[in-house]
Parts: sequence; C-alpha cells; structure tokens
Amino acid sequence: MTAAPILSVNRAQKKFGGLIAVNDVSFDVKQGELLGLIGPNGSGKTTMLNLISGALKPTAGEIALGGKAISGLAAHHIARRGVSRTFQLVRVLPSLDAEGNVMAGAVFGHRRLWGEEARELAHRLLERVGLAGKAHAPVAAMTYIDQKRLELARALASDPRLLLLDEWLAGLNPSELKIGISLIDELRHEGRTIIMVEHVMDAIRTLCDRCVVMSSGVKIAEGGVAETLSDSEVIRAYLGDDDA
Ligand SMILES: Nc1ncnc2c1ncn2[C@@H]1O[C@H](COP(=O)(O)OP(=O)(O)OP(=O)(O)O)[C@@H](O)[C@H]1O
Repeated sequence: MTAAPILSVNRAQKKFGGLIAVNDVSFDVKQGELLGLIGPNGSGKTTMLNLISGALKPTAGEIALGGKAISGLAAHHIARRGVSRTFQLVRVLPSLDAEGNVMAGAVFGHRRLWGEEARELAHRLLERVGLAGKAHAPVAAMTYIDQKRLELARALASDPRLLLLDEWLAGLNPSELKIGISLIDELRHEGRTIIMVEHVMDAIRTLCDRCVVMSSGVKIAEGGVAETLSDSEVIRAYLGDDDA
C-alpha cells in the first residue's frame, strides 16, 4: 500500500433545501483498501457515493482522486478518471445483451477499449462474475443476482481506480449472499480499491479493512471494523433501526 490516499474526502457537504444530507464529512481511502460505509437508513451514505461519483455536486468541501480535485466535475469525467459504481437499484441497459452491457462499461470508462478488445474483456469479466455462457442472454429476463453480477462486470470493465458498491449485496438470498461475498473478497485480494455501502453487517465484518459510520449526515466513527461496531455512539445510532 502506498502512503498517499487514492481518495480524499475533505469536509464534504450536501444540502437538499433545508436538509443537510452530508454534513462536513472527511475521510481517506488508501490504495487497495476496502472501506465499509455504513449507518442507519437515511444517514447520507448513498448521497456520499453520489458526491464521489459526480451524480451530485457537493454544496461545500472537496473530493480528490489521486491528489487531483474531482468535486464539481461531471459524472462522465469522474468515470474517465477512474471511478466506477454499481447502483442501489440495479441499472442495466435492457436493450443490450449482457456482452453489450459490459462492453459499454469498457467503452465509456477509465481504461477505454473498443471492438474486439472490449468484447474479449467483456467475456473474461462475465466469466469472472459467474455469467459464463450468458453473454447473449436478454438482460431483462435475467434473475436479480445475475443482473447484479452483470452490473459488477460492467463496473469492472473500465478497470476502475476506485469501485463504489451501493448495497450490492442487498436482496440476495443466503446462498447468493455467500457467492456475492466471495466475489467481493476476490476483488479485494486482487488489490482493488473499494468503498462499499452495505447494511449486511456480516459482509462488513468479513470483508472490510476499515469502516466509516454515518448518522444523520455526520460521520460519527471511523476505524477498524470490530472496534468501530462496538463503539457506544455507533450502537446508539443503530438502536431502533431494523437493519442493525
Ligand atoms: N435528491 C434528493 N432530494 C432531497 N432529499 C434527498 C435526496 N437524496 C437523498 N435525500 C435525503 O437525504 C438523506 C440521506 O439520504 P441517503 O439516501 O443518502 O441515505 P442512506 O444512508 O443512503 O439511506 P439508505 O440506507 O436508506 O439507502 C435522507 O433524508 C434522504 O431523504
């Protein structure tokens, strides 16, 4: 691991009218780290990912990727710089087959490939996420976990410097969850830098090096997973939340 963080979030804020969804949040992510971003419902986690990916512009504060400011850039420019994501509600392109969806990720992302090269990469990644043989399957007819796998393959197609997973494990049944966790674990062992927003605490415990905890838009804790999850303020924030 290098000392310089790949991502630096410095006093990020996002207001929606009178609501401060992200309030003065700062944290760093090191190269090769898998950071869990957790917190009760509505605490600002997805908004934080949206600020990093450029889907939303921060009201204040700065976000830098590899030491260069990205806050305020359009989402497609941030994607080119190497930030790639999956969405809380799966977003695949229904008019394309699985191969086409993954190729789209290669064409528009950080490491741009075209034609045969993109197609070969798409097939490697489809195999990688467990979709070998489904390259030409109609996407709309795919099961939920297969659509999630596809979204992950598309996100990986640009060889991102930073991968953002927004509740990628949500909605999976117990056996699918096991598969999903081992897939993320493999990415981690490959040295990918990942931020995962997740309510599945077992996954956070199994996978993450560190976690950042948000509550009501504010970062309330940060550190090693075991110590952070036993922090009394974190426990208090989760009390009464069904996902705790
Ligand atoms: N586009 C928006 N306009 C107005 N308010 C918004 C918008 N997006 C999010 N919010 C509000 O900001 C707060 C934080 O929402 P956010 O989705 O970031 O939370 P979260 O921690 O990701 O929640 P969950 O775990 O339920 O997905 C919530 O009060 C939400 O209603």
